[in-house]
Amino acid sequence: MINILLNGCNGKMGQVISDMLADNPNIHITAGIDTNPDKFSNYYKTYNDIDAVKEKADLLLDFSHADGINKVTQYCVDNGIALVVATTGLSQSQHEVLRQASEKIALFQSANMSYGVNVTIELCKNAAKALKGEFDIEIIEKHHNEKKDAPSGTALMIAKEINSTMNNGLEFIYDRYGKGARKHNEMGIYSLRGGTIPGEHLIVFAGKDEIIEIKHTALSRKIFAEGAVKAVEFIAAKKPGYYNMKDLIKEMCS
Ligand SMILES: NC(=O)c1ccc[n+]([C@@H]2O[C@H](COP(=O)([O-])OP(=O)(O)OC[C@H]3O[C@@H](n4cnc5c(N)ncnc54)[C@H](O)[C@@H]3O)[C@@H](O)[C@H]2O)c1
Ligand SMILES: O=C(O)C1=N[C@H](C(=O)O)CCC1
Repeated sequence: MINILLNGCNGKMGQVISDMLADNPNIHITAGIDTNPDKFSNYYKTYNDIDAVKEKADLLLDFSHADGINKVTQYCVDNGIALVVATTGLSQSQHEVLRQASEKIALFQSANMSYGVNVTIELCKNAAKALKGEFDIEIIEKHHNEKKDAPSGTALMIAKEINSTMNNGLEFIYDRYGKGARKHNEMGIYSLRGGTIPGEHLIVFAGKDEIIEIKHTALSRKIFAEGAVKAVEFIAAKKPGYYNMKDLIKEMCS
């Protein structure tokens, strides 16, 4: 049995995870934490601050907000428990905090827990390699109107992975207003927010007289929750280190 704390338990993802784990025989939510603790009456005790948690756990799963990530990470290090970070919008220095923590605890981080998105990234990397810098690459992401961060963590992850196949020679552009004509070494990353869209990422490879498009559409949040549950199972017994979806997929396929 893996006992977990769920940070951000009263959010959209927190509630999908709670429903998914309600009858799970292998993973038990011992407590939840949310800055809005009374929004739902959960089947586990819910605290408004991690420092108030009394229950013991093996791991903390975080689907909350970047603001709280340093405190949560410190809690996991102090208590010697594993950490799964799904929250996006992290700064460079927060990523560094995670790196340092991973020397002491097992830490899994991914801006997108969906298997399909991670296959999409591989398709994009292969396309970028095959096109040898001759096509312009731009990303358009669409999400619901409550999303706090932009661009999405997934769009940034896709952009960085594509860039890694091109000697990191591309400069990311988030807003073209007033910037004049597109330069060859740019990659535009654009965000649309509206309605209840769970998530869409469109990667456009625009060449001379032809366009290739690779698109991933999330039709519900279940795909992220299923991936997060797999990440919890994957990392629970791991030794300290920094793990991501590539490690999980490698283990699944071996
Ligand atoms: N990695 C993935 O696959 C994936 C998938 C979906 C969402 N996300 C990310 O997960 C995060 C949550 O997404 P959501 O749609 O559930 O958002 P949401 O706004 O619906 O929920 C966030 C919850 O966290 C709570 N919260 C805010 N700050 C907190 C803090 N410091 N400590 C504890 N609780 C806090 C809020 O009260 C809210 O209930 C976002 O960063 C989102 O981008 C990642
Ligand atoms: O709904 C969200 O918020 C999502 N956030 C992640 C991101 O920023 O990439 C994953 C998709 C859904």
